[in-house]
Amino acid sequence: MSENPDLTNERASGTFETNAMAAVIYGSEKFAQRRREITEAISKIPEFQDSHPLVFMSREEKISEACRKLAVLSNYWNSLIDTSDEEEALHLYREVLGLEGHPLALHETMFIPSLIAQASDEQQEKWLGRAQRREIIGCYAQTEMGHGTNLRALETTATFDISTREFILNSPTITSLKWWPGALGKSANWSIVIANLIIKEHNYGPHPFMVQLRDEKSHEPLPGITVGDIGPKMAFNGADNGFLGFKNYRIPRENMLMRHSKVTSDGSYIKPPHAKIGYSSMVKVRSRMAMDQGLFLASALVIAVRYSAVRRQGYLEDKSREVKVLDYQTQQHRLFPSIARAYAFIFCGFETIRLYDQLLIDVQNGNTSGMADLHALTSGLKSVVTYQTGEGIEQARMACGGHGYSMASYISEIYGVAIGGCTYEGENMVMLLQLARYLVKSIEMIQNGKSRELGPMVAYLAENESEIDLNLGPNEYLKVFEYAARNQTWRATEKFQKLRNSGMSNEEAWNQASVELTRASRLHTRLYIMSTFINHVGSIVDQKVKGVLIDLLNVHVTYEVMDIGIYVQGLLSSNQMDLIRNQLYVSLETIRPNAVSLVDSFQISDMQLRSVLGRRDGNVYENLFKWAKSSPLNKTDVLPSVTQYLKPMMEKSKL
Ligand SMILES: CCCCC/C=C\C/C=C\C/C=C\C/C=C\C/C=C\C=C\C(=O)SCCNC(=O)CCNC(=O)[C@H](O)C(C)(C)COP(=O)(O)OP(=O)(O)OC[C@H]1O[C@@H](n2cnc3c(N)ncnc32)[C@H](O)[C@@H]1OP(=O)(O)O
Ligand SMILES: Cc1cc2nc3c(=O)[nH]c(=O)nc-3n(C[C@H](O)[C@H](O)[C@H](O)COP(=O)(O)OP(=O)(O)OC[C@H]3O[C@@H](n4cnc5c(N)ncnc54)[C@H](O)[C@@H]3O)c2cc1C
Repeated sequence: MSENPDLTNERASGTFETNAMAAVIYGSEKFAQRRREITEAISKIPEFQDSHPLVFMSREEKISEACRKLAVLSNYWNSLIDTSDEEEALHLYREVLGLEGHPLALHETMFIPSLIAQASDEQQEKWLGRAQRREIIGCYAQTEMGHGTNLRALETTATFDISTREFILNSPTITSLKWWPGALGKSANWSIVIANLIIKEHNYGPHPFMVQLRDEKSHEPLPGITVGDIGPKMAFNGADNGFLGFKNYRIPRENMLMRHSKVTSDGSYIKPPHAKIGYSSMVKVRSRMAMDQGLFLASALVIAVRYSAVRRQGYLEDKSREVKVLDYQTQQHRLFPSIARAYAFIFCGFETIRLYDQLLIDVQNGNTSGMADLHALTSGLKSVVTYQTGEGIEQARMACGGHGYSMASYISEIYGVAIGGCTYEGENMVMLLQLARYLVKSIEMIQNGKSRELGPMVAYLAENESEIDLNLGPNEYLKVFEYAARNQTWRATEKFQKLRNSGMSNEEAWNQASVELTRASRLHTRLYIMSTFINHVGSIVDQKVKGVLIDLLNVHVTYEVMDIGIYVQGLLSSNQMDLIRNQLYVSLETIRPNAVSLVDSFQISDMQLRSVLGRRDGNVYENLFKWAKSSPLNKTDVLPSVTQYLKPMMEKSKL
């Protein structure tokens, strides 16, 4: 069937090449091209297609379908991608397995990265190759039923037995059961387990251990291990998140991951070069999250924008034909700022992935000085990005009206998976408070006359306000954001200090200032996102692409400043606020002809999108009908439940 002419016209009105834009989004022409090649190659392999729509499958079927595809994938892995390239691997996974989770997701995202960052050379020799060849399947078991955020309260113990040179793992209580780890429930046969290291009754705190859970031949749990699935979740139901308990389960001394902390055979403990170095797997995932969440948001927007270009409802001036809903200003206001955010998040994602890769090298060379900065940055970024992604996806769903609520749109699934990110890798509020610690310390440095020692990301906290001329473009908006973040950070810090100076304990003062502190963290992070977006656009060479991204940037900066209006009341007059508001409306109109091309440029395939509404060809209605007819409820005209219950009930009512 040919393309819906409304979408054809939209594409014709685009002022730039989507391939050129994809090269900007994905960091290079080479990678953008590789993505297309991988997608094309996959489309020719019929076994990678869903055997029937995932939304009609039970959890068991989803997990089985994911395993089937993983087995097929193992035959093609080397021919489809450069296996040493993580981004290619991720693209392949997204295309073939989608976003509902699968038994190798944690193997790739946390198990292997933990071995790379935490295992000694000898340990890597023993396990890393096996993991990379997928001879074993691993997961990352840290969270417990009673403890997730507060790692220092974890209860699982690994007690060193000097006589046998083994660690004995125990889960002393019900609350100490590991709870939530992805792929633990049914798939993984090995795990990195975070447990308190106990030597001669001294607790050295949480450390990572390499633990075999299941027999490699029979896949049966090993004696001393209780393991299973935690049940259905809001989304992510293609993944078997699990529980795990230990009863006097022994592992060799060599199974504690010993790149940084070490236990010698006589039970001596060697400290790591940085107290939080064992947290690196979490930092790794957090550094990926702006990118991954940006892609979740992008997926929902591809669906909503394409659908809005084919959905006609109501009239503007011309009463002879209903308009595309994308022509309504309210629809544009609902969707276009999120397009800008999705672009911005992806640009930030590339930056934090690069920073993590550099930090990994530095740490391996003994330099841990960058850890605090990256921890603070990624803590704030994961929190803001996951929250705004959730908001943006929900707006995209509402922008699709009734059909958005149908699973045919697939937006609810994207939403469910994306908002999991507000919780995993550190609950958002808690992570905002981690960043706040860093901001408060920065203010204290300024107060102590050490402004010169501030890192580049917080140097603005020491600056004075300057006059704002909003006609000058994005950099002026950046100054507005700096003003807001600086003011709020000072206010929150001063509140905390005042409470503490009044005699309150440090902890209570912190708690009483914490809402204000999280607000400071959000503003600081939004400033980072804006400045990364501006810098990125500034570096683009292709003038057509750059022009459109400047338009998108204008949507971003005006929307963001309007959104934080309450924090800039002391800086901007109501006339200036009106001016910004009008600039936003003008920017929405300017971006309108490029809206479909901007979402096309994400180059997310129909296979990956799984959305009837978001189809590239825009043939929504006929496919919606086809999709509904394929519902298992439509296999028969009269359901057994009607025959068994409703008919007798109706018959009885007749008497
Ligand atoms: C590549 C292939 C991929 C394949 C997949 C493909 C497709 C699949 C499709 C979609 C999938 C999408 C996503 C992935 C799927 C699902 C989710 C996956 C996994 C989820 C995993 C998890 O959730 S693992 C568990 C995570 N848990 C947490 O994050 C716990 C949060 N808590 C903490 O981090 C800590 O407890 C804490 C930081 C809050 C406090 O720690 P504590 O030790 O108590 O610290 P203190 O309070 O004593 O001290 C704080 C000081 O320490 C500094 N600090 C803390 N952390 C760090 C750090 N990491 N680095 C440096 N410094 C750190 C902190 O700054 C304080 O310093 P000051 O004292 O100086 O202020
Ligand atoms: C989809 C998904 C996948 C997951 N995968 C894994 C995995 O593979 N491996 C793994 O180990 N774990 C995994 N987890 C667990 C996850 O990491 C934890 O759920 C997460 O870290 C939050 O911890 P919690 O559940 O203890 O929340 P809690 O800390 O109990 O949070 C509850 C509330 O308390 C508040 N709160 C807690 N502490 C503070 C504080 N100090 N100050 C202010 N407020 C506070 C929070 O803000 C929140 O509002 C996964 C979770 C999900 C949802």
